[in-house]
Amino acid sequence: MKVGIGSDHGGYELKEYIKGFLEEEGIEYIDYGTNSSESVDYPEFGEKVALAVKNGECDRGIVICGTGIGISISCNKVAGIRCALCGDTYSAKMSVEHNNAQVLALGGRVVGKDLALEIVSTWLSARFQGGRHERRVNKISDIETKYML
Ligand SMILES: O=C[C@H](O)[C@H](O)[C@H](O)COP(=O)(O)O
Repeated sequence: MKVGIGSDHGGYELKEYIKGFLEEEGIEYIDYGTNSSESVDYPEFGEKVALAVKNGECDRGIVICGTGIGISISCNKVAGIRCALCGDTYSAKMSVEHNNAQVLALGGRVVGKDLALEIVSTWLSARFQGGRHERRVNKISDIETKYML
């Protein structure tokens, strides 16, 4: 599995920490920035990661900003992308099993490093269950199509 990872300055430190974890686990990743704690705008990095997942360059994405809110909203603007902001392992697991989320968002100023790694690890191990959930995820896609500009 190849993971695309990106953050703004508020998520930079946690991004670097998660990269260390991915390396230890032997999980391939592409870092889409940002590359320092200097102030930047999160939509740019959310879009980069979401596009990488959409075009198949990466299988999954992890995005981080201060709260995880702005960058998750940004990712969810890319048609076909389901980005879930998670602050606990149960939600992280369900976001894949039930919602088939291909992108995980974290709040670098919200979750501690240990919890963040548990969330990432749980999320990466989770698999979409299909069945009734597929019908519901398809209905999300229908909404997307319905309101396409
Ligand atoms: O949802 C947005 C994110 O939390 C940003 O990381 C945050 O708004 C950045 O704030 P500041 O420019 O004050 O560091």
